[in-house]
Amino acid sequence: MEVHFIINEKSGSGNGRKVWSKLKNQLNIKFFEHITQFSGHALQLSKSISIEFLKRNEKALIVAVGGDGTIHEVINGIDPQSKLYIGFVKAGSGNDFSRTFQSFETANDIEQFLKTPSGSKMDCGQLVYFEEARKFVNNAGIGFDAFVTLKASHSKIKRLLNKIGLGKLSYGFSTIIALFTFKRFNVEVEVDGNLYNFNKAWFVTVSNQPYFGGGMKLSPDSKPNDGELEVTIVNNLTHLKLLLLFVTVFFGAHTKLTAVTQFKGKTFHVRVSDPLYFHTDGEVIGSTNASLTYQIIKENWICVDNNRKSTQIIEI
Ligand SMILES: Nc1ncnc2c1ncn2[C@@H]1O[C@H](COP(=O)(O)OP(=O)(O)OP(=O)(O)O)[C@@H](O)[C@H]1O
Repeated sequence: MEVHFIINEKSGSGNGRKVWSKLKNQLNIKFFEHITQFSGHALQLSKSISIEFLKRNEKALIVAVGGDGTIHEVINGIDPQSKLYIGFVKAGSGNDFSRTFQSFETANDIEQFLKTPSGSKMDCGQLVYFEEARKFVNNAGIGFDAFVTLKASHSKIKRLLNKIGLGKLSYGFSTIIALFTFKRFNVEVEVDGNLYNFNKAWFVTVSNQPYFGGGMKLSPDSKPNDGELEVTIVNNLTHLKLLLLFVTVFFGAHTKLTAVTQFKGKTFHVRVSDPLYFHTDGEVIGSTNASLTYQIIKENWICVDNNRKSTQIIEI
């Protein structure tokens, strides 16, 4: 089986380059190396590789080396009919994908996998907005979290911190700044046909797996192969309490707060009146007040089993 690595050397403030160089030196297999040259390149690469193998009617292994943004692009590029195996080597700053989905840690893991390839089909979320659709593997949402991500990626502090390998701290700075500039909003959330209204929301996030924002256990009950998504609405909290929520959320303790509402479902419609930033897997798409639809889809790609690791994923 052919093995194609798609590498984002810029992930994790340059950690991608280090991780790849170490892995590459240890690999004793034939492989193809594709280094991303620009944002969006991983999507183009996985698209062309998956179409090629669909034509050939052959399986292949694509390994994304990077962070959540890289795996997000790879999944969005893959032809929905493609039966490729998808693996991941974490090299980003947050790496939420690898906290739940299986991933490779060493060259040996990949070599062992190739001897007896196995894996599972996973749930994937899909956001539909205007006439567009975007898939997500971790989560997607609207409001404060997208606003912070956008502020962090545009901040001069991030560029400075990136240079010294501390890019992740920029989210802390941006969160504090965003707390004083972000306006809470009215939102209607429709969960499989049932309507709920919130009038001082901070954010609405739809999750396919528990982790969010680099290790925060926002949606503890989410499982990426149970055929359902979970929506979390954080509403009616003071600024100070929102900061405290970001502490409790690392342990999943926030779910007991009355300000946190969660629902399970297959289709959610989220409607806001004023334009707000929205994201999929932490990649900010833009700002909108159009209705957003989040739904569960199942595709043909197969998430690798790393036989060395005990699985945290439930079998159905
Ligand atoms: N050659 C490149 N130059 C600039 N940006 C790139 C390049 N290749 C990929 N990117 C972009 O880098 C961004 C960050 O990648 P990624 O999310 O994988 O790393 P990260 O942000 O460090 O990790 P995490 O999302 O897990 O915190 C993505 O939006 C991707 O589109």
